[in-house]
Amino acid sequence: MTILDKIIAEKRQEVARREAETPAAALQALPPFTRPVRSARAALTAAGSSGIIAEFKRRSPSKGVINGTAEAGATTAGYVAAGAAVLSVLTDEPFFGGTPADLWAARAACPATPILRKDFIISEYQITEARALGADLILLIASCLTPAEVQQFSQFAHSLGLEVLLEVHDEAELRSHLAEAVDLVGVNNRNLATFATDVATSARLAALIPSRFVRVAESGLQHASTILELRQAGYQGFLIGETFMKTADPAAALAGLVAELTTPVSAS
Ligand SMILES: O=P(O)(O)OC[C@@H](O)[C@@H](O)c1c[nH]c2ccccc12
Repeated sequence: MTILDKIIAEKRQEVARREAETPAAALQALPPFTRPVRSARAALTAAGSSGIIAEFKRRSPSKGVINGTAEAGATTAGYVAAGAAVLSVLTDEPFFGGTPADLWAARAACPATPILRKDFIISEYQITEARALGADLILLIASCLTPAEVQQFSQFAHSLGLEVLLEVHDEAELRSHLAEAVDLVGVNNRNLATFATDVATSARLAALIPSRFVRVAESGLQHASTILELRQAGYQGFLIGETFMKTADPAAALAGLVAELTTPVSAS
């Protein structure tokens, strides 16, 4: 059993529990359910966008505790002030230490910035929940879903006004799971079954993703030089968590990266 299998088994129980506690109809009655959605596609493709999708991530199965003290509202507000185009908030508790309250706090602190609900989505209920928590887009992970589920969940997300980021980590997943209904395609450099991270994965898959999808490189990104290379390869979004969260001041780490991205390389 891989860690991903464990996460999904646990997630099925969690979703059943949550749905019994708070039925979908109750979620639909919450005020954020009808708030206007902010488009991540628009934010990442706008002229001058940093393209950075800055993630709030306390811990992970591969790294253990990354940041045990940061608060979601203050951290995400700092990210926006430092130039993040989009935010990502982990809401998985058992493996990543996130909570739905973190997403709620980020939404309250950052009303104008698109927010990705980062979780392992296996049911429509979680998509309704994402909308009710104030998210603007959801993640669908190819290695957790059938192609038919990607199709179904994308259509459901769109019916609620949400955008969809489909995550793949190799050519086979791209071939089997890419659906017209998704808005953004993310290439995860981290293999969720083995945790091995290889930034070359994004570079390799870039040309296989049609340009009508916004391309997002995910995981293991640390240096401005890598981002500039991936931009050349056709990426418009860069999902970064640990590089920021492992520092005492995640927003300052992001500001430093943005400064490097915008400083012309001196001709020496
Ligand atoms: O912290 P990193 O290496 O910058 O990675 C961020 C993000 O890509 C990673 O958290 C992630 C990508 N896809 C996921 C799916 C589930 C949980 C986590 C993830």
